[in-house]
Amino acid sequence: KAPLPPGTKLLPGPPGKPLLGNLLDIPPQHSWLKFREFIQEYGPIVRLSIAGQEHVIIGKESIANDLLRERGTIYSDRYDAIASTQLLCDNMFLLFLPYGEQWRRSRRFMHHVTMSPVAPTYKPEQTLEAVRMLRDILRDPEDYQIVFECASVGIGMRLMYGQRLESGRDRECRTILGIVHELERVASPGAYLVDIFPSMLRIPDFLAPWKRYLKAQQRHDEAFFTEMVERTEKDMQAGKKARSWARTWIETKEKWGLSDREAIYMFGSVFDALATSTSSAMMSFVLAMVRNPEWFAKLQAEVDQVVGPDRLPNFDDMPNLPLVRACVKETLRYYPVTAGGFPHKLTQDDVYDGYYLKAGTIVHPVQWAIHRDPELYPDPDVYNPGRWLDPSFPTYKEPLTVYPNLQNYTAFGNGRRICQGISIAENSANLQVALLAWGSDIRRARDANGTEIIPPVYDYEIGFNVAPKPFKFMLTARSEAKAALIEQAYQQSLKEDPLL
Ligand code: HEM
Repeated sequence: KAPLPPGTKLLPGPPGKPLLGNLLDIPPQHSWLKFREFIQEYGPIVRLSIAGQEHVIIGKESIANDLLRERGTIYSDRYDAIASTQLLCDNMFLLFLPYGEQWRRSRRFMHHVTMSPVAPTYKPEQTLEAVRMLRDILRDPEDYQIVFECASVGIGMRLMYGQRLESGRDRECRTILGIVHELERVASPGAYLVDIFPSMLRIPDFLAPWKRYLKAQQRHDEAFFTEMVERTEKDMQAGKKARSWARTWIETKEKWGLSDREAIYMFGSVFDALATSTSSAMMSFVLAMVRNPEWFAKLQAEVDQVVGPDRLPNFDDMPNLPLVRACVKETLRYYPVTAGGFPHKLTQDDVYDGYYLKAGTIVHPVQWAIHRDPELYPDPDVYNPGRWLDPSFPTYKEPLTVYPNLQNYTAFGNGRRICQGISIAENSANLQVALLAWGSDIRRARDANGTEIIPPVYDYEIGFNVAPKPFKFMLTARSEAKAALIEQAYQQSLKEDPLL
């Protein structure tokens, strides 16, 4: 082993075994729970070595920002997990692209269509989908997962391709969700040995069914992403007027320097990024309300007071609904969607606080741990939206017409690769939460003996973009009058829908 540069030391971390390092210390599922334990034991920045690969896990927001944001020139690369980045995505997936030209070109286009001055112009589309969500969940609360997925995927199809999703059971919705879940499975640590032993890539295809499978899946995904852009093109040729990001790209291709394939994959990757993220956050919100009914009662009281009984809440109400925004933010703190954090790769040797970090180190801003740092979040294991609204907490910020909000929030990553959908996700989640509080009662279900069922605090799906496993609760309209207003708003939204 090369000696450390003079005056530097290695980060603390659990001792490893010969060759395997810490491989066996890390559970294949929900690794962030273990990472938090390491951080509690060794401090806010911890070194792990997994089969010769250096990893650093971070459990403090200020450290994540010092490295990933302030030293962004060297902390913005991604690592090459062979099964997912190379074989399943053919090195084309935006979220996994190396910090280089193709990433820069894609990011520039995405900035143009998602940056904060443009994001508010999507409110009409987000309102249509949010009203439909409320109407559908009241009709079929047991179908809540499909209903939230329909809202997320529905917004994605509108914004990206100018297409309307009829139902959460439609082919487009199930296909994109299938693609996301398969990507999560393939990218999970330990799913494919080739990620640990890269020389396996040299095994010829005819001897490696796993390689043939991943390549076939890649062709399937690319065909779907291509079909979606072709649909936009056909609509344009047929004289349809609907705006969309694909249309913007088609009309101004020469400005962006993206090849057709790069653009198709860019849209496909973003479709992937938005298909499950907001819906996972909404499922976590309902779980938090079922577990903490006192907060749902306070939320209803705020919305009732600001909006009154005679109309549905809308975006103009948001400055007056700080608790709605606080519940969204607290939900993403307590149940971060990307709980393990999206890893960045360091491209040059670096020294931080006297500690040596080697080029090639994979850096994990572990949201589960960062969001439970007791210095920034006292009583971190308590779900308390009040921490964003009460001046005695370190997270309080005025004015409450603006804060809390999700801009630059660690739930969306850090630095140059920070999520480009923050404003879009923020608007969707805020409005959906306000509508649920205004129009529905969410209560605990009861078992056969009449005892309330309290779902477990953390029984989540596997993957890196995680939602709670199905849980039981009751959801009903708050009154017949409100149910009628919601149906009316829905019928009106059908009349106003530019895609109908
Ligand atoms: C609650 C909803 C969402 C959450 C929690 C979330 C979270 C994240 C996280 C943690 C990252 C990685 C950041 C990093 O590497 O530091 C990311 C990247 C990204 N997200 Fe989101 N996201 C959400 C919604 C969306 C939406 C609606 C869009 C669509 C516009 C979107 C588009 C992207 C893109 C394009 C990237 C890639 C960044 C890159 O690699 O350069 N996300 N998101």
